[in-house]
Amino acid sequence: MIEIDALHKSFGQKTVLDGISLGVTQGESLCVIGQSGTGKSVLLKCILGLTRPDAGRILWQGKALDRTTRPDFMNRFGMLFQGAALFDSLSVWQNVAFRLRQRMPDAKARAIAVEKLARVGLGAETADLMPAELSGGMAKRAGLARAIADDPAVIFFDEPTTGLDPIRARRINDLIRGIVTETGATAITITHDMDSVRAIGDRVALLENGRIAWDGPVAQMNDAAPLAAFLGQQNRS
Ligand SMILES: Nc1ncnc2c1ncn2[C@@H]1O[C@H](COP(=O)(O)OP(=O)(O)OP(=O)(O)O)[C@@H](O)[C@H]1O
Repeated sequence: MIEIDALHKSFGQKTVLDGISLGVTQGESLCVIGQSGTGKSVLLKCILGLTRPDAGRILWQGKALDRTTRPDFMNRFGMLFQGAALFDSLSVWQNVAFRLRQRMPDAKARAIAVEKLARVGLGAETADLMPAELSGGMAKRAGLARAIADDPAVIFFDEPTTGLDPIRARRINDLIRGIVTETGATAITITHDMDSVRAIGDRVALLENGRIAWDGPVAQMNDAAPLAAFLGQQNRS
């Protein structure tokens, strides 16, 4: 469904992505892990069209993303940003319904927003609150409701548990897994959190020195030597 083909990206003398090839099939949940500064965000930005790669292609349903094919892709993805990134000046429901309001009346968009808020465990009374009135966990849930508001085919999760305590992190991971399973959406998660990988992922890819050092099923990651080294470093840090 999404294929990353020989992606290269350098900033000046620094090579960040050095020939990344990676695919994710329809309905699959892929987690991309790696040390800080290994290029996970750069990879995500290349997929989203926010950073232009020096070489390589990204294919969506078999077609390379370019000026003609990208708009369709942009309408089909949802994203949970690190820190939720809600618009401060919009109410919770207006945040959730941000895209919907561009193509339907407010009453209908609000009804869908309230339904999505319920799916992430937030009651209708949260719809008219402002983001500043939400706790960190509630803001993350509202961000998740926004990510799924338009029934996306692909959902990106950027460090979904950052800033949450372990109990809230586990709840968000379980919620994400439930939503990904029930919607059949393809999921790409960027994370440091191995609990997220275990909860959310079907597959995991380790980014190291600009390349994919290991790519395989989550169920096999405990036996993978490159991952053992990464996990050892994580435990020491
Ligand atoms: N616009 C830019 N200009 C110059 N260097 C950049 C730019 N964007 C990213 N980099 C560099 O690319 C490297 C990878 O950055 P990136 O943010 O993708 O890392 P990351 O794996 O997402 O890290 P973290 O887990 O800490 O978020 C870093 O060395 C960073 O300084």
